[in-house]
Amino acid sequence: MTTHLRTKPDAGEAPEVDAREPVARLLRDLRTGVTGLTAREAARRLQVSGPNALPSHHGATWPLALLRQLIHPLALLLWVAAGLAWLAGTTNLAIAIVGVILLNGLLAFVQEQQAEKAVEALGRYLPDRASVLRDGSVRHVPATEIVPGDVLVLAEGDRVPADARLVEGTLDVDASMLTGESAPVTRMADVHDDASRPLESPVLVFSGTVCVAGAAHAVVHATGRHTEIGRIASLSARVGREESPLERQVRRVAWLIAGVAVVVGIGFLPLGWLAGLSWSAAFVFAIGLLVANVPEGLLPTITLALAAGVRSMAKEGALVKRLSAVETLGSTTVICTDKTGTLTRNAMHVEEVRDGLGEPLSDAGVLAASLARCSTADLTSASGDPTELALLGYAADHGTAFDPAARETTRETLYSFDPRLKRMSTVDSVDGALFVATKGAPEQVVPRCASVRDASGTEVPLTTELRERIIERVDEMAGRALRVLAVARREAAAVPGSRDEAESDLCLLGLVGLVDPPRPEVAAAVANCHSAGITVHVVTGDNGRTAAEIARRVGIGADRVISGDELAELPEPALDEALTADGEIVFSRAAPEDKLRIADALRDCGEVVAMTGDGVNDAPALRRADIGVAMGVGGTDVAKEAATVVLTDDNFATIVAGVREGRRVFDNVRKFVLYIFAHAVPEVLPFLLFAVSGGAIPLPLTVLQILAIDLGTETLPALALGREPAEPGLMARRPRRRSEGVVTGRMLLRAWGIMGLLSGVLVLGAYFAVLYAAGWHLGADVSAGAPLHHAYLQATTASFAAIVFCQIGTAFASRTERVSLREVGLTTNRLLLGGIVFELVFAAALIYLPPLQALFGTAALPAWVIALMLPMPVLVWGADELFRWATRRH
Ligand SMILES: Nc1ncnc2c1ncn2[C@@H]1O[C@H](COP(=O)(O)OP(=O)(O)OP(=O)(O)O)[C@@H](O)[C@H]1O
Repeated sequence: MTTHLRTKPDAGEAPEVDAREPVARLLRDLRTGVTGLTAREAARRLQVSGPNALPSHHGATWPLALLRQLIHPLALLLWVAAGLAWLAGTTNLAIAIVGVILLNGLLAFVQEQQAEKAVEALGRYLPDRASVLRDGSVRHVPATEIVPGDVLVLAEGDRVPADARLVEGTLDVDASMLTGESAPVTRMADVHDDASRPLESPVLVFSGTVCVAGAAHAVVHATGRHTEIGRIASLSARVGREESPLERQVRRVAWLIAGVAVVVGIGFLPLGWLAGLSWSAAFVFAIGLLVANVPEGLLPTITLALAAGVRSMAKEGALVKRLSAVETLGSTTVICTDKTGTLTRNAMHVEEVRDGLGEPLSDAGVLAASLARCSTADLTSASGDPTELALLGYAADHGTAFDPAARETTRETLYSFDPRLKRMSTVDSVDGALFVATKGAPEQVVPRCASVRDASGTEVPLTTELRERIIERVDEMAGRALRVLAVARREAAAVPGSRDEAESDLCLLGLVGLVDPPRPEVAAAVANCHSAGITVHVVTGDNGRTAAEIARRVGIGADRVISGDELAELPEPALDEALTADGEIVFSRAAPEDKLRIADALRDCGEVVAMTGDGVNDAPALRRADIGVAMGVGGTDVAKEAATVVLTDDNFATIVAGVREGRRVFDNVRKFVLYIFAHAVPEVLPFLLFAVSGGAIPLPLTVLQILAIDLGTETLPALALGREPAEPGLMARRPRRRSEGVVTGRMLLRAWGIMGLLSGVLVLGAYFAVLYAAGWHLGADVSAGAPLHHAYLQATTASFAAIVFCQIGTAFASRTERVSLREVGLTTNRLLLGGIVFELVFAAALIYLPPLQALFGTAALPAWVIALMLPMPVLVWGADELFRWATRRH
């Protein structure tokens, strides 16, 4: 179908209709009816109107993105260096520096594109779906397949997928993304429309806005780029990507290093001159030093590592909407989780039913009928709330099953399930009489009952003694991890005027206990959290005992249970104290606002909070938490929109997998920063030696050779370190502190103090070995034409090759932060092995191919020199391995 559309690019004209004309006329103009289109007609219209998607701007901006990589501040610094080199008459160097800039820019560009693609690809994992009437019944179709004339079925929590006119029902809509107005507005089908602008029309809803309450049917009049948001989208440019804290930190580090490079470069000028170089030669070296030490490749490498993290998290089932969330997730210290569906399977069934007195139920008929009516789920298509599906299943097994359409024809009023009130009710006319059916949390329903139905079917007054008996029974059932609902009903003389009136004077029919077994993988995930120093609190709407029992079964402490009522009474300091004390808390009978309060308090206590949620009312808490985690399957669009992470399987274990992945990515960034830092010492040391010796020791490394290292040998292994598998013990460490930076003292000690210094010594060792073997002595002339000149070329080449060999050792050592290389395995990072092979081939080409020899001032090395260098990787790696071993023992 898509191919067909591509061949008809201009087929997307919307039918000319006035969406605000009377409904009957609008339906006629759109050639549809209140029951919507047939599937065949919808497919036909899709070909004409095109997919209901906004045009993407992709592709048009890439030259700009590329340009950005060539003119960012660090690149500008290099441009200045190239300009200076050119002014100084060293065109070769100037060209080489421009080469560095271009290659780095290109590499950074490719990496950024990869990163963007990774984030964009997430859209494909999470296709927007919408409910429409097709062939007269409700279908869930991809939002892109909606066409003008479709009738949308909108409910609380849905995102409106196209511009539409209400034909039935009432909605509260959050239109802030179109109007900027954050208070929800009411839209209803039968109302006079005298608004001056379409956006203010009380009968229209627009694509991209969100239903926060109510339910309605609406006929679509515009899709895709013909919608209001489509018009706005084509006007506004793409929003830029926000920089993550990690990237910001590394940018600062990069600038610091660049600053040091400039200072060292400038400092070398007088030193070089004092050592006997001409000003221009000293100048060239100064520029070389500068170029060598500007870490221009660092930032894009980090972006790519984060993007790779996004990808692998998506594979685990956690869709991360911002790159920066990858690292935040890794530093999570507290997870506040829902119970139903996240810790449990959300596959409920009725385990036990008691009558109103708490005794085994003898006749299920009346209770089953009330359950069947007091529901909005649909058993045949298995759509709706899992609790209700389980209850409907029970009702059907006991003789009452309704087709949803038939159920609604007898329904007078629906008071839908309210997570604050924890109950729902319906008023139905049954055989000429009116009945209120209520079901919900026993604490909510029982106080609204005046009588109770006993085993013989007689209604007896609900005495205090009976109430106590029922409470005891509920407690006992909850203690067995059952989710308990009370069911009640009453006959009414007239349709009640309010919810309060409807839900009073009820007769308690019975208690239903549902089982929702824990997910099998959760216990291991919780154990993982505990070893990783992460606290898990449960925030649930369910009963405290049920929740605590489920929590314990999966290994969550449940050291304290705080109910919604208790929480409301708890002053802030006491809440802070409870949250900072050791142990894990079950917040039971919690309202969505409680989540916000808990998230706030935890953040104020300095914790990094991941908070799960699925409902419309959870959105503020999801935004407030460091990481809002929405349920991809059971969650509303509003929750998914507010969250930073969407779980495709609603599973607690997936959050923990995300934390692990976040930690791994952060670790890997540290690994390549360490690797890149380590080579600075062997590059700078030769220059110092030259300067300090007053020129008596000829310069051991040329500027072009430094560039070859920066460009040719360093990049691929650094990239490969970004893909390193997780280090053993990753989830046995405490979470990283919020204030802890990427660069640590320990890292600098390893980079400069151990591996850098040792590499420097080895490199100079190789250099002098070649010089002395050729008969050099201090102060001997090695300039072009002198007998020792070839030996000098070989010696600088030896320095270059020694740096490459030492880098191999550094790369292997950088792979782990604490454990030994043996534990992670020598060959577990194939990319790194590939990178090293490339590094060696590149270095060999430079050393042995005559044209490159001429360009880089290298000379072929005899076999004994190579043999001398072979142990170097092992020495460098070994020194660091010893250091790690010593700190481990410590
Ligand atoms: N469809 C429903 N009709 C009536 N009462 C319900 C319904 N669903 C849940 N309840 C009652 O409301 C309580 C809270 O349910 P809610 O869905 O808010 O939280 P939950 O699913 O138990 O927990 P979590 O917040 O961990 O997902 C339940 O314990 C139950 O007593």
